[in-house]
Amino acid sequence: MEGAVLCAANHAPLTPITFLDRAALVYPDRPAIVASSSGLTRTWRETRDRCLRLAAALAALGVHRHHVVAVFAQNIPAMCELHFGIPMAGAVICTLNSRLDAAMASVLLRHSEAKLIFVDCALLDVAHDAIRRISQSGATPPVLVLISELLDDPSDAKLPSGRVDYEYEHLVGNAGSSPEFAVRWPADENEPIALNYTSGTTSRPKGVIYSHRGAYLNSLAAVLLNDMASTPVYLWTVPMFHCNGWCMAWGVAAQGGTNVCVRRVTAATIFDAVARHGVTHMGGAPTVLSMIVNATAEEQRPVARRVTVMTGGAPPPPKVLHRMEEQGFLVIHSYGLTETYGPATVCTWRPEWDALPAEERARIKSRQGVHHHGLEVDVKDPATMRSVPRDGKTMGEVMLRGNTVMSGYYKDGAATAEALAGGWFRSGDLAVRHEDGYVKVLDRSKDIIISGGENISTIEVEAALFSHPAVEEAAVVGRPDEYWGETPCAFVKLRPGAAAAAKAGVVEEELMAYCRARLPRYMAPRTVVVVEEGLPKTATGKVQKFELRARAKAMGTVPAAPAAKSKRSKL
Ligand SMILES: Nc1ncnc2c1ncn2[C@@H]1O[C@H](COP(=O)(O)OP(=O)(O)OP(=O)(O)O)[C@@H](O)[C@H]1O
Repeated sequence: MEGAVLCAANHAPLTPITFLDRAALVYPDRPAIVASSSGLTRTWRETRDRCLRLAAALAALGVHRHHVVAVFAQNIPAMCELHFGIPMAGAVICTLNSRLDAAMASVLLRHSEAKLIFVDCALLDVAHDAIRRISQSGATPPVLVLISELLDDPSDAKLPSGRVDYEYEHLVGNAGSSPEFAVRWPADENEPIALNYTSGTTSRPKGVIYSHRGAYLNSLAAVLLNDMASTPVYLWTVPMFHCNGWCMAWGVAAQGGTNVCVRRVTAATIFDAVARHGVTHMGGAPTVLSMIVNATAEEQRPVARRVTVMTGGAPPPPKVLHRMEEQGFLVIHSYGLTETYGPATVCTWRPEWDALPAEERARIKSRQGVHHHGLEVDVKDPATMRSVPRDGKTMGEVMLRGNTVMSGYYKDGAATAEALAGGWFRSGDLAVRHEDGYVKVLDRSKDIIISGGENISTIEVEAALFSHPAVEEAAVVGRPDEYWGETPCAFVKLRPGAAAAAKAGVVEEELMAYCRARLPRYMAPRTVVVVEEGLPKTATGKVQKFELRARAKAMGTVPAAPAAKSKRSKL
C-alpha cells in the first residue's frame, strides 16, 4: 500500500532471545532459576549476565554462527541458561535425550557435527564413551565442557575420570568473558536456533531444524496455551531436551517466570516442589499424570493452590484426566510433534462443558482439539488430500501447516520433501474430526490394528483398560491371529494392591471380559499379558510399542476360535 515501508523502525527478526532482555529489565531481582534440591537460586539479572558471558566464551572458543552446540543434561539450571547463551553466540542448540546410550549419542553427535558439547556431570561416563566412539571412527569429537551441578544425592558425585576440556562455571565466570558481549542477533528470523532429534518411537531419531521465528511464535503460543499470567512458577517435569521443553525453555522468560529444576521426576519430587516453591504450572506426558494420581499417601503433600498441568506427547486416558481433576489439578491437553515445535493443537475448553458429568468432561478433554495460533490443522485422506467430513467416524491423517512447522530435517532433503509434500506436514497420526471441529487422534498409522478388515484404535482399547480399577499402565498392540490376521494384545501393569491379590490366569480373563462389556466385541483384547516391571518407554514417556509388538509376535499366532468365527464375518 502506498506509504508503507519496511525498515529497522518497524521490522526486526523475531527471536525468543529478546525475552531474556525484557525479563532482566522488568524483573531483575525475581528468581529466574531455582534448583529444587539444593535451593540454588539465580535472579533474572544474574541469568542475563551469565548468558552473555557464556555467549562470549563460546565466541572466544571459535563457535561461529550456525555452528551446532550440543547439550547432554537433565533438567538442571544450566539447561535454562544454555537455551539463551548458545543462540546469543549465533549458534544452534542441540539438546540430546538424557537417556541416550553412548552408541546412539555418538551417532547423533556425528550427524549434528556438534563443535562443542556441554555435559551434565551425571552423564559424563556416557558422554566419554560416545566421544571415544567418535574418535575411533576417525571423525573429530566435540570439545567437552563439564557442568558440575549438584546432584540430588551427593554420594552420586565423583571426580571426572576422562578428558574434560573446560568447566561450565569457569566459562561463565571467566574474567575474559564479558556481560558486555554484543549478541549475535539473527540477520534473518528464519535462521536456525535449534536442532532437535525426534523421540525415536517409530524409527531412528530425525534431526528437526527450528528457526528463531518459529521458536518465538511457538513460545508465545505455549504461554497462551498454558494460561500463564505474568511471573508463573514453572516446574520442569517436561524434559528440556524434548522440543526445548515444548518451547517453555524460552516461554517462561517471556512472562518473567521462575524455572524450578528437578533432576528426577517422581511423585515425591513433584509434590515436594509444588509445596516448597508455590508451583503454578507444569507439564508432562500422561506417564507423569499417572505418577501423580498413583502417588502413595507418603508421597503426597497438600497442594495449596491449583496447579495447571499441560499434558501431551502421548494420548492421555480419560480416566487419568478424571483422577487429576479429582486431585485438584487443572489439565490442559495439547498434541504435537517435534516437527511442530511441540504443542500444535489444544483441546480448548468451552465454558458450556463445565456443567457436564466428570467422566464426560474427561472424555471430551482426551480429544486433541483444535490448532493454536500460528498454524492450521486438518484431517485429510492422504491419497486425495481431501478433508474428511466432520462426522467423528471417517478416519484420515492429521496434517498441519503454518508458521510453526519445522524448517526441515537436517541433511535429509528427501525426508523433508516427503514430510511436507502437498503443502502440508504429514504427521503419520490417524484421526477423526468431530462435528464441533475438534480432532480426535485414534492411533499412529504404525500402531493401528487391522483385524478382519476392521481398524481398531489401540488408544480406545487402552482407555477401556485404564478405566479398570486394577490397571496402572496399559498398552495394546496387534498379535498375529490365524483367523483375523491380527487381534488386540494388551500388556498391563497392575496397581500394587491389585497385583498382590491377582491370581495368574484369572486377572487376564477378567480384563478381557471387562473390555468385551465396554467395547465392540472385535476390539476387546484376545490376549492379556500382565507385566510386573512396567511397560518399556522412551525417555519422553512414550510406550515403545515396537518392542511390545516383537513380544506379541514371539508369543506366536492366536489359533482360530470357532466362537469368534461365528460371531462376525471377515470383511
Ligand atoms: N496429545 C497427544 N495425543 C496422542 N498422541 C500424541 C499426543 N501428543 C503427541 N502424540 C504422539 O507423539 C508423536 C510425536 O512425538 P515426537 O515428535 O516426540 O517423536 P516420535 O514421533 O515419538 O518419534 P519418532 O518420530 O522418532 O518415531 C505424535 O505423532 C503422536 O503420535
